[in-house]
Amino acid sequence: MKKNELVQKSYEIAKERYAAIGVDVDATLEKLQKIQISIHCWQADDVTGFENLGNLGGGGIQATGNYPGKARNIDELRADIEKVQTLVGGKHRLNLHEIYGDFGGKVVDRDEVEPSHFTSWMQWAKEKDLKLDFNSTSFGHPKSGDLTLANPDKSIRDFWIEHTKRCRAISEEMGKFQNDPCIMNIWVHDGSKDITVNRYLYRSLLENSLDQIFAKEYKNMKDCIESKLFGIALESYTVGSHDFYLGYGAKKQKMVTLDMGHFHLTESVADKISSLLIFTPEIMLHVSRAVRWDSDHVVLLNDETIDLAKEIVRADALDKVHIGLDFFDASINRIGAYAIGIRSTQKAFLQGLLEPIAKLREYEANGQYFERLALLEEAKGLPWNAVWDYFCLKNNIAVGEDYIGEIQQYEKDVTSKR
Ligand SMILES: C[C@H](O)[C@H](O)[C@@H](O)C(=O)CO
Ligand SMILES: [Mn+2]
Repeated sequence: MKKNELVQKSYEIAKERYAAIGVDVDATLEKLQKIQISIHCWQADDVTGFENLGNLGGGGIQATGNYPGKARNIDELRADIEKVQTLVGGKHRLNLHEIYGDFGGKVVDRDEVEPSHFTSWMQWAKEKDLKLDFNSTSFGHPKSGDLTLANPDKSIRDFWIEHTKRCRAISEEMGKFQNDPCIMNIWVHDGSKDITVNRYLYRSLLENSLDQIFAKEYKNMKDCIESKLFGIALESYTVGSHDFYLGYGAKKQKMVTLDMGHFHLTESVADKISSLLIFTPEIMLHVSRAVRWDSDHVVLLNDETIDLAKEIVRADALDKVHIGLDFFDASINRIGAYAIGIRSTQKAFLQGLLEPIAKLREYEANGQYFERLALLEEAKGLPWNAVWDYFCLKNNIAVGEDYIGEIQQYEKDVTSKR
């Protein structure tokens, strides 16, 4: 039997198996098709960007590895993203950082950036049926240091306030152009390598800077603020901690970004979804994989990703949670990294959507906790993978491991020649 026929047949069997426990697989596939993933541009080039200021590195993050073939310019990055689009089903978004502007070879400092530096991105994204999201960039600049928006030096603080205000204006233009809100994330690395005796001061400065940044209301962009446990070389204190942004987000009704690498390793990010949804309007996610620490490894179909997806589906919050990715592995084929991470995220959401939730909730309401636990356990082994294969087939993309060959071919034809 040919692979396609096998996929079709397995799907029909899986559908019946799921129907028996009250799950409508066709409806599930329709929902999965609509889930947009905001693909982070920075996996393609190890967070280098196209500024002509000379990237200084630092700023709390670091890509490790030197696998050949990284994107060296805008054309190469766009070509790589176009390749990624052929390896995943559904329509997605592209998440740009400010340092990826089309600066035309000129030196444009971060307090000078304008929407015009992103015009070509907007046009290209429209052609490729992608929506754009955006990020201000605090790292890798002579004025980055250890403190940006929380710097006691007013001139440094004002520089970064101006940068972030400009990024919001760019996001507004993107949102207007694409007729869909552009989600703009603010993550600043501000912190301290060793013990500080000024925790309160820095946090009050950050609050004041954010208030200035958010003073202007926009209609076509949405703000989100991302916390972190610690950054590289800033291990003892992070100004923008989770408590800080949670408080700020709840008070000012801003979205909080949950990066799966930014918490203690045993802390459940999945558990945060329902609490945040009660106190903040929406949520931004950075789906990532922390190996022992915030290592930004490629997302896999592991318990953390599955639990997160299930919690979002259980809260009926697919329209309130924006799913972005955040990993940068420079040690393997970068297009392959994207394909694994996006496909694994989609698989996790598929598993969430296929959960026999009505039956599970019935058991719970009746106090039938053995039955609830048994069904949760049995559901893990249901033929979700047959449904996944069918999703790929329907989307005309590689089924199962077939995408490995496609990436090898792209490497042979394109990235190995860089
Ligand atoms: C490059 C991104 O802005 C960055 O990864 C940020 O989102 C982060 O998670 C920093 O650790
Ligand atoms: Mn992140």
